[in-house]
Amino acid sequence: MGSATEATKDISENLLGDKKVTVVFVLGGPGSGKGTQCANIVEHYGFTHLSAGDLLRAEIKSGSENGTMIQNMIKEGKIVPSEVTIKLLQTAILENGNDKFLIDGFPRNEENRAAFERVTGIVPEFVLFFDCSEEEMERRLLGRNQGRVDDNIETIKKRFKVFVESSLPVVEHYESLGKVKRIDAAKPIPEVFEDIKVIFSSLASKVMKLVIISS
Ligand SMILES: Nc1ncnc2c1ncn2[C@@H]1O[C@H](COP(=O)(O)OP(=O)(O)O)[C@@H](O)[C@H]1O
Ligand SMILES: O=c1ccn([C@@H]2O[C@H](COP(=O)(O)OP(=O)(O)O)[C@@H](O)[C@H]2O)c(=O)[nH]1
Ligand SMILES: [Mg+2]
Repeated sequence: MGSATEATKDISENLLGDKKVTVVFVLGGPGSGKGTQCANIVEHYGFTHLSAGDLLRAEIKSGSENGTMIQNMIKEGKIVPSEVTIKLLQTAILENGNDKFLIDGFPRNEENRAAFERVTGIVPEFVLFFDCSEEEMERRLLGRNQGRVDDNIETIKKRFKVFVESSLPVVEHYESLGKVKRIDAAKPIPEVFEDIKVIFSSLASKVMKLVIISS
Protein backbone atom coordinates (compact mmCIF):
# COMPACT_ATOMS: atom_id res chain seq x y z
CA MET A 1 0.00 0.00 0.00
CA GLY A 2 1.27 3.48 -0.77
CA SER A 3 1.17 6.33 1.72
CA ALA A 4 0.15 9.90 1.02
CA THR A 5 2.92 12.44 1.26
CA GLU A 6 2.50 16.17 1.85
CA ALA A 7 2.72 16.82 -1.89
CA THR A 8 0.04 14.30 -2.76
CA LYS A 9 -2.39 14.54 0.10
CA ASP A 10 -5.53 14.69 -2.10
CA ILE A 11 -4.79 11.31 -3.38
CA SER A 12 -6.74 8.14 -2.99
CA GLU A 13 -6.14 4.52 -3.64
CA ASN A 14 -8.62 3.28 -6.17
CA LEU A 15 -9.82 0.67 -8.60
CA LEU A 16 -8.47 2.51 -11.62
CA GLY A 17 -5.08 0.87 -11.26
CA ASP A 18 -2.45 3.59 -11.44
CA LYS A 19 -4.32 5.76 -13.92
CA LYS A 20 -4.23 9.37 -12.75
CA VAL A 21 -7.25 11.46 -13.63
CA THR A 22 -8.71 14.91 -13.22
CA VAL A 23 -12.48 14.91 -12.93
CA VAL A 24 -15.00 17.74 -12.99
CA PHE A 25 -18.60 16.87 -12.10
CA VAL A 26 -21.09 18.80 -14.23
CA LEU A 27 -24.37 19.02 -12.34
CA GLY A 28 -27.67 20.86 -12.78
CA GLY A 29 -31.32 20.14 -13.36
CA PRO A 30 -32.62 18.31 -16.41
CA GLY A 31 -32.51 20.68 -19.37
CA SER A 32 -30.17 23.16 -17.70
CA GLY A 33 -27.69 22.81 -20.60
CA LYS A 34 -25.04 20.44 -19.20
CA GLY A 35 -24.59 18.39 -22.38
CA THR A 36 -24.55 21.47 -24.61
CA GLN A 37 -21.79 23.17 -22.63
CA CYS A 38 -19.77 19.99 -22.12
CA ALA A 39 -19.37 19.85 -25.91
CA ASN A 40 -17.94 23.39 -25.81
CA ILE A 41 -15.58 22.56 -22.95
CA VAL A 42 -14.31 19.46 -24.79
CA GLU A 43 -13.58 21.53 -27.88
CA HIS A 44 -11.65 24.24 -26.03
CA TYR A 45 -10.04 22.52 -23.06
CA GLY A 46 -9.28 18.94 -24.12
CA PHE A 47 -11.53 17.13 -21.66
CA THR A 48 -13.39 13.94 -22.49
CA HIS A 49 -17.14 14.18 -21.93
CA LEU A 50 -18.77 11.29 -20.08
CA SER A 51 -22.53 11.75 -19.81
CA ALA A 52 -23.89 9.20 -17.34
CA GLY A 53 -27.29 9.40 -19.07
CA ASP A 54 -25.70 8.75 -22.49
CA LEU A 55 -23.77 5.76 -21.09
CA LEU A 56 -26.99 4.34 -19.65
CA ARG A 57 -28.84 4.87 -22.94
CA ALA A 58 -25.98 3.14 -24.82
CA GLU A 59 -26.24 0.25 -22.37
CA ILE A 60 -29.94 -0.12 -23.21
CA LYS A 61 -29.14 -0.12 -26.93
CA SER A 62 -26.38 -2.69 -26.54
CA GLY A 63 -28.94 -5.26 -25.43
CA SER A 64 -27.37 -5.63 -21.99
CA GLU A 65 -29.17 -7.73 -19.38
CA ASN A 66 -29.74 -4.53 -17.40
CA GLY A 67 -31.29 -2.77 -20.40
CA THR A 68 -34.94 -3.21 -19.51
CA MET A 69 -34.40 -2.16 -15.89
CA ILE A 70 -32.47 0.95 -16.99
CA GLN A 71 -35.11 1.86 -19.57
CA ASN A 72 -37.89 1.58 -17.00
CA MET A 73 -36.03 3.73 -14.49
CA ILE A 74 -35.29 6.44 -17.05
CA LYS A 75 -38.92 6.46 -18.17
CA GLU A 76 -39.93 7.04 -14.54
CA GLY A 77 -37.21 9.62 -13.92
CA LYS A 78 -35.69 7.40 -11.23
CA ILE A 79 -31.99 7.01 -10.40
CA VAL A 80 -30.42 3.80 -11.68
CA PRO A 81 -28.56 1.76 -8.99
CA SER A 82 -25.08 3.15 -8.35
CA GLU A 83 -23.19 -0.02 -9.19
CA VAL A 84 -24.53 0.00 -12.75
CA THR A 85 -23.65 3.63 -13.47
CA ILE A 86 -20.30 3.51 -11.68
CA LYS A 87 -19.24 0.42 -13.64
CA LEU A 88 -20.04 2.21 -16.91
CA LEU A 89 -18.14 5.33 -15.86
CA GLN A 90 -15.16 3.36 -14.59
CA THR A 91 -14.92 1.37 -17.83
CA ALA A 92 -15.21 4.54 -19.91
CA ILE A 93 -12.39 6.20 -17.93
CA LEU A 94 -10.12 3.17 -18.21
CA GLU A 95 -10.76 2.67 -21.91
CA ASN A 96 -9.99 6.28 -22.73
CA GLY A 97 -6.44 7.54 -23.30
CA ASN A 98 -7.28 10.97 -21.88
CA ASP A 99 -6.74 11.86 -18.23
CA LYS A 100 -9.25 14.75 -17.98
CA PHE A 101 -12.95 13.96 -17.72
CA LEU A 102 -16.18 15.89 -17.45
CA ILE A 103 -18.66 13.64 -15.69
CA ASP A 104 -22.06 15.01 -16.68
CA GLY A 105 -25.24 14.20 -14.77
CA PHE A 106 -23.58 12.12 -12.06
CA PRO A 107 -23.58 11.79 -9.03
CA ARG A 108 -27.35 12.18 -8.84
CA ASN A 109 -27.77 11.37 -5.17
CA GLU A 110 -25.66 11.10 -2.05
CA GLU A 111 -25.42 7.34 -2.38
CA ASN A 112 -24.06 7.71 -5.97
CA ARG A 113 -21.52 10.20 -4.68
CA ALA A 114 -20.28 8.17 -1.74
CA ALA A 115 -20.14 4.92 -3.75
CA PHE A 116 -18.21 6.56 -6.59
CA GLU A 117 -15.63 8.03 -4.23
CA ARG A 118 -15.31 4.72 -2.41
CA VAL A 119 -15.01 2.55 -5.52
CA THR A 120 -12.85 4.76 -7.74
CA GLY A 121 -11.02 6.89 -5.19
CA ILE A 122 -11.76 9.88 -7.41
CA VAL A 123 -12.43 13.22 -5.77
CA PRO A 124 -13.62 15.89 -8.19
CA GLU A 125 -11.42 18.89 -8.87
CA PHE A 126 -14.61 20.97 -8.61
CA VAL A 127 -18.31 20.84 -9.43
CA LEU A 128 -19.68 22.97 -12.25
CA PHE A 129 -23.27 23.68 -11.27
CA PHE A 130 -25.84 24.92 -13.78
CA ASP A 131 -28.40 27.09 -12.07
CA CYS A 132 -31.67 27.43 -14.02
CA SER A 133 -35.37 27.84 -13.22
CA GLU A 134 -37.74 24.90 -13.66
CA GLU A 135 -39.84 26.98 -16.02
CA GLU A 136 -36.89 27.48 -18.38
CA MET A 137 -35.69 23.87 -18.05
CA GLU A 138 -39.18 22.59 -18.85
CA ARG A 139 -39.32 24.76 -21.95
CA ARG A 140 -35.95 23.44 -23.13
CA LEU A 141 -36.76 19.78 -22.45
CA LEU A 142 -40.06 19.98 -24.32
CA GLY A 143 -38.17 21.50 -27.27
CA ARG A 144 -35.19 19.10 -27.17
CA ASN A 145 -36.58 16.77 -29.85
CA GLN A 146 -34.16 13.89 -29.42
CA GLY A 147 -36.91 11.31 -29.18
CA ARG A 148 -36.14 10.62 -25.51
CA VAL A 149 -38.66 8.58 -23.50
CA ASP A 150 -38.28 10.97 -20.58
CA ASP A 151 -38.78 14.31 -22.34
CA ASN A 152 -42.54 14.40 -21.76
CA ILE A 153 -44.30 16.58 -19.21
CA GLU A 154 -45.24 13.69 -16.92
CA THR A 155 -41.68 12.37 -16.62
CA ILE A 156 -40.21 15.89 -16.52
CA LYS A 157 -42.23 16.67 -13.36
CA LYS A 158 -40.89 13.48 -11.74
CA ARG A 159 -37.32 14.37 -12.75
CA PHE A 160 -37.65 17.83 -11.20
CA LYS A 161 -38.81 16.25 -7.93
CA VAL A 162 -35.91 13.77 -7.91
CA PHE A 163 -33.51 16.61 -8.71
CA VAL A 164 -34.66 18.74 -5.78
CA GLU A 165 -34.95 15.89 -3.28
CA SER A 166 -31.94 13.75 -4.23
CA SER A 167 -29.53 15.65 -6.49
CA LEU A 168 -29.40 19.08 -4.84
CA PRO A 169 -28.06 17.55 -1.59
CA VAL A 170 -25.00 16.42 -3.60
CA VAL A 171 -24.42 20.01 -4.68
CA GLU A 172 -24.85 21.13 -1.07
CA HIS A 173 -22.28 18.57 0.04
CA TYR A 174 -19.68 19.97 -2.37
CA GLU A 175 -20.76 23.51 -1.48
CA SER A 176 -19.80 22.77 2.11
CA LEU A 177 -16.34 21.76 0.83
CA GLY A 178 -16.03 24.99 -1.20
CA LYS A 179 -15.92 23.01 -4.44
CA VAL A 180 -18.93 24.40 -6.33
CA LYS A 181 -18.59 26.80 -9.24
CA ARG A 182 -22.08 28.05 -9.98
CA ILE A 183 -23.09 29.22 -13.43
CA ASP A 184 -26.17 31.23 -14.37
CA ALA A 185 -27.45 28.72 -16.92
CA ALA A 186 -30.57 30.72 -17.85
CA LYS A 187 -28.55 32.94 -20.18
CA PRO A 188 -28.17 32.23 -23.91
CA ILE A 189 -25.72 29.44 -24.85
CA PRO A 190 -22.76 31.67 -25.89
CA GLU A 191 -23.05 33.77 -22.73
CA VAL A 192 -23.10 30.70 -20.50
CA PHE A 193 -19.95 29.49 -22.22
CA GLU A 194 -18.22 32.85 -21.66
CA ASP A 195 -18.74 32.35 -17.91
CA ILE A 196 -17.50 28.77 -18.12
CA LYS A 197 -14.37 29.86 -19.98
CA VAL A 198 -13.32 32.05 -17.06
CA ILE A 199 -13.40 28.99 -14.80
CA PHE A 200 -11.58 26.59 -17.14
CA SER A 201 -8.97 29.11 -18.22
CA SER A 202 -7.92 29.64 -14.62
CA LEU A 203 -7.92 25.88 -14.05
CA ALA A 204 -5.66 25.36 -17.07
CA SER A 205 -3.01 27.56 -15.49
CA LYS A 206 -2.93 25.50 -12.29
CA VAL A 207 -1.34 22.18 -11.60
CA MET A 208 -4.43 20.03 -11.71
CA LYS A 209 -3.35 16.47 -11.72
CA LEU A 210 -4.92 14.10 -9.26
CA VAL A 211 -2.04 11.81 -8.51
CA ILE A 212 -2.96 8.34 -7.44
CA ILE A 213 -0.70 6.24 -5.28
CA SER A 214 -0.92 2.57 -5.87
CA SER A 215 0.89 -0.21 -4.17
N1 LIG B 1 -28.45 28.36 -22.57
C1 LIG B 1 -29.42 27.79 -23.30
N2 LIG B 1 -30.45 28.53 -23.77
C2 LIG B 1 -31.44 27.96 -24.50
N3 LIG B 1 -31.49 26.66 -24.84
C3 LIG B 1 -30.48 25.86 -24.40
C4 LIG B 1 -29.41 26.39 -23.60
N4 LIG B 1 -28.56 25.39 -23.33
C5 LIG B 1 -29.08 24.27 -23.89
N5 LIG B 1 -30.22 24.56 -24.54
C6 LIG B 1 -31.11 23.62 -25.24
O1 LIG B 1 -31.89 22.99 -24.23
C7 LIG B 1 -32.02 21.60 -24.45
C8 LIG B 1 -31.42 20.87 -23.26
O2 LIG B 1 -30.00 21.05 -23.27
P1 LIG B 1 -29.00 19.91 -22.80
O3 LIG B 1 -27.63 20.41 -23.04
O4 LIG B 1 -29.40 18.62 -23.41
O5 LIG B 1 -29.31 19.90 -21.21
P2 LIG B 1 -29.03 18.83 -20.07
O6 LIG B 1 -27.93 17.93 -20.55
O7 LIG B 1 -28.67 19.63 -18.86
O8 LIG B 1 -30.34 18.11 -19.89
C9 LIG B 1 -31.35 21.31 -25.79
O9 LIG B 1 -32.31 21.30 -26.80
C10 LIG B 1 -30.36 22.48 -25.95
O10 LIG B 1 -30.14 22.80 -27.30
O1 LIG C 1 -26.12 8.97 -13.05
C1 LIG C 1 -27.21 8.88 -13.63
C2 LIG C 1 -27.52 9.63 -14.79
C3 LIG C 1 -28.76 9.47 -15.36
N1 LIG C 1 -29.66 8.58 -14.84
C4 LIG C 1 -30.97 8.37 -15.47
O2 LIG C 1 -30.95 8.87 -16.79
C5 LIG C 1 -31.94 9.90 -16.92
C6 LIG C 1 -31.47 10.93 -17.91
O3 LIG C 1 -30.25 11.50 -17.46
P1 LIG C 1 -29.51 12.61 -18.29
O4 LIG C 1 -28.36 13.10 -17.48
O5 LIG C 1 -29.23 12.12 -19.66
O6 LIG C 1 -30.63 13.74 -18.37
P2 LIG C 1 -30.45 15.30 -18.48
O7 LIG C 1 -30.25 15.84 -17.11
O8 LIG C 1 -29.28 15.51 -19.38
O9 LIG C 1 -31.72 15.78 -19.11
C7 LIG C 1 -32.17 10.38 -15.50
O10 LIG C 1 -33.43 11.03 -15.32
C8 LIG C 1 -32.08 9.09 -14.73
O11 LIG C 1 -33.26 8.32 -14.89
C9 LIG C 1 -29.35 7.86 -13.71
O12 LIG C 1 -30.16 7.09 -13.23
N2 LIG C 1 -28.13 8.02 -13.14
MG1 LIG D 1 -27.79 15.84 -20.69
